Amino acid sequence: MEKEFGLLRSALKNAYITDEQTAFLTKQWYIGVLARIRINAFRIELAGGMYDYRDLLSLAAASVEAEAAVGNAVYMLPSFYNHDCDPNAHIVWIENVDARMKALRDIEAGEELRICYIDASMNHGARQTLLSEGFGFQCRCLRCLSGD
Ligand SMILES: C[S@@+](CC[C@H](N)C(=O)[O-])C[C@H]1O[C@@H](n2cnc3c(N)ncnc32)[C@H](O)[C@@H]1O
Repeated sequence: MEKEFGLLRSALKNAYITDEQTAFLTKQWYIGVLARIRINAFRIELAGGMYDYRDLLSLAAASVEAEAAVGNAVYMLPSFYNHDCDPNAHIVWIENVDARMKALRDIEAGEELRICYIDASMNHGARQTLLSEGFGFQCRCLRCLSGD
């Protein structure tokens, strides 16, 4: 983090950006930006074209088969999706970095679209720990409240 912060500062200095213009660039600001990226970013995994994505099993198989994440990205609208351990929607990337949202079941008009930030197959305790430590909240979705 220290190294990246130093690189950012010197890159701006080398671009002749004045100290006055970079007064915002404190370590605290940088840490805040990293935290917001961490919480809002999606890990992009390109799924091959050989599956049809109508069911969850096909999605999972495609995800496992995808060689590796091609990167991380923050998307404006998807940043607003809240988490649920039993989500009604899922985000996929078929060919490129254009994200697509897939419904995982019928969704009522007015129902909030919720995605799962983590591996939903983990048990209750492991999910709570990961969400608390990685995303800073205690999950109170219906599944967690039921103790599952
Ligand atoms: C990607 S943002 C989602 C949008 C955010 N709720 C907002 O209003 O901008 C992730 C943050 O939303 C909150 N959040 C998401 N799902 C939640 C849930 N099931 N229970 C409580 N807080 C949640 C947490 O603060 C989490 O760090």
